[in-house]
Amino acid sequence: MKVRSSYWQLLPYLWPQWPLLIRGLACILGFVLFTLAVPYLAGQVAFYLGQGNVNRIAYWLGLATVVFLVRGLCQYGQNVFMIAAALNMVLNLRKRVYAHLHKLGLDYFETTQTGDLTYRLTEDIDRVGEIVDKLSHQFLSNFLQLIAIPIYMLYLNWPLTLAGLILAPLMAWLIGQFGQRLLVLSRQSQNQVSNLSAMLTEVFSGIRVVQAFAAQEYEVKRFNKEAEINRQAKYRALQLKSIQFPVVGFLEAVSIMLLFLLGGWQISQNQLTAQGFISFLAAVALLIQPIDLMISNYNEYKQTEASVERIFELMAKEPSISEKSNAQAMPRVMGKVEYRHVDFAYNPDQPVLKDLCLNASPGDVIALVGSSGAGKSTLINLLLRFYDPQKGQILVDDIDIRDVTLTSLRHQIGIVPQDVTLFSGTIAENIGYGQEKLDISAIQEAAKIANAHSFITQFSQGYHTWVGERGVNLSGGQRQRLAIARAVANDPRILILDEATSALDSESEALVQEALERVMQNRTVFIIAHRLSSVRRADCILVIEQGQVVEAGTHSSLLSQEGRYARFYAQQLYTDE
Ligand SMILES: Nc1ncnc2c1ncn2[C@@H]1O[C@H](COP(=O)(O)OP(=O)(O)OP(=O)(O)O)[C@@H](O)[C@H]1O
Repeated sequence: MKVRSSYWQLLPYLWPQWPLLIRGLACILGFVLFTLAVPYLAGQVAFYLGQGNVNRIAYWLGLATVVFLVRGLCQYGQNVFMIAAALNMVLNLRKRVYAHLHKLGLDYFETTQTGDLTYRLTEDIDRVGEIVDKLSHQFLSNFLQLIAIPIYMLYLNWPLTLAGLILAPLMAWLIGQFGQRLLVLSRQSQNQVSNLSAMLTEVFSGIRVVQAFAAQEYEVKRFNKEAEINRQAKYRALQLKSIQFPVVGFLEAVSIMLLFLLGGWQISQNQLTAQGFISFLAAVALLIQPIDLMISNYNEYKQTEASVERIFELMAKEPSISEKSNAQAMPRVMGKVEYRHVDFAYNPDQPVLKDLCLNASPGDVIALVGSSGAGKSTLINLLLRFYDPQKGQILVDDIDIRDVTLTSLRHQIGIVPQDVTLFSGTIAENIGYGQEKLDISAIQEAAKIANAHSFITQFSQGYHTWVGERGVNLSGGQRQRLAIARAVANDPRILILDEATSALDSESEALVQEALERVMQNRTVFIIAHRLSSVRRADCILVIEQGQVVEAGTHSSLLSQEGRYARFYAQQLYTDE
């Protein structure tokens, strides 16, 4: 969805900073007022210089020193207060965007590149912070100076002022045109950098595949190509800025030459004194810096507009799964699960589950078997409410899962996924993942059930051993046992086992199997089964084909039916031999 670009969207994040903004504003006003005193002081010094009156010169220079000191203090104040306000705003924005992303469903993350999200949350938000800081102190202060100084100049000598400002509308128009073009180039450049970041995240997280396929050179070439496109996009923006400054600088020079011409004529006509002209020129000199800063601020403002758009594009995404306003926390369940005539499709024209019915009593072990793509994982995705069915209902302990809060539902369900993800942190933190305060005894208990306690305690730092990136290397079996411990750390009544397809050595396999047998006791268990051993002991085997339960029963009853399951079983036995 395209979001209308607007800095106004930042206001709700900026206004809570009003105490800092007011202090900053007071300092800006002070800075501008004391800046205005400078041309007046220059005029006085010039006057007494003409008379050679050293005492008066010293008096006015003394006053000027005080003015510069106070002006410097105000400048310091405007910087620190506005920087603090901008950084607080960035922090709020970053927290809100991150929390918002966590409200979005799995469907969003499955279609979005991680690197792109990371870039928006870091670089784009930082850019917005920088421009808000600049706009709040530099822009406001410069803007006030650009209003106040010409007013003072008009008071000093209006014909000279008009002559000096005659080219100002042309300059403003040119700056506006450059700004629009910069916005377009920045959009391209920011999207380009985001693509680069997305590509890097993908490559580094898949580095095993890259190396296994000896594809380093291929990846380097792909990177070089993207980096070159990135350079071109950046170069076009910088080239545009390089044209802008000489053009505007030339117009500034023409304006100043016009002043000299008119000033010289006024002096020749005795309408202006040399002291008056020096005072006027001091005011003009004060204008140059704010004009230049305003131009570069405006350029950055337009460039950063692309980042603001990219951030609020994320905030505009609606979660596909939402809680009802009156959703209650699900009480601790017994573990009864029922699917009632469930229809589901990821894409409207490709039905995945069709009129699916299923009943599991507390403590049942249900094995889901079927060919690849039959819909086994989808069935589980619906129980966790990663997606909602288009038709039908799913009930846990006779409560429709759409009537309860997502957190309370997901806390009732433990998962042992096929691929184990360990986060950077200690073993204890990984087992107790998501717990704000770790319950060490519960974590140890879970690790014992999962056959993980003994290998964990062999590490010199035990449960405090660091795992994840830059942590200790764990074997496939050890990782699986940690995953099993994590799944049962909350003691859930419902457990989902997505059996790992990759083979473990027989000792590891036995330890994992033993752990699984233990954690399955007194829980309702759904096994996405790949191994015959787990299928055989299931209370009910559901054979899923094209989104429907085509056979259901125990191992022996299904074998005697001599249907699809019997064929599937025979095929597996044959493959295993
Ligand atoms: N996020 C998704 N978006 C669109 N289609 C999807 C998505 N996930 C799965 N599918 C499709 O839904 C169908 C069922 O997939 P599902 O993963 O549930 O099958 P499965 O039985 O678990 O397969 P496998 O045993 O290979 O894991 C497949 O056709 C698959 O391509």
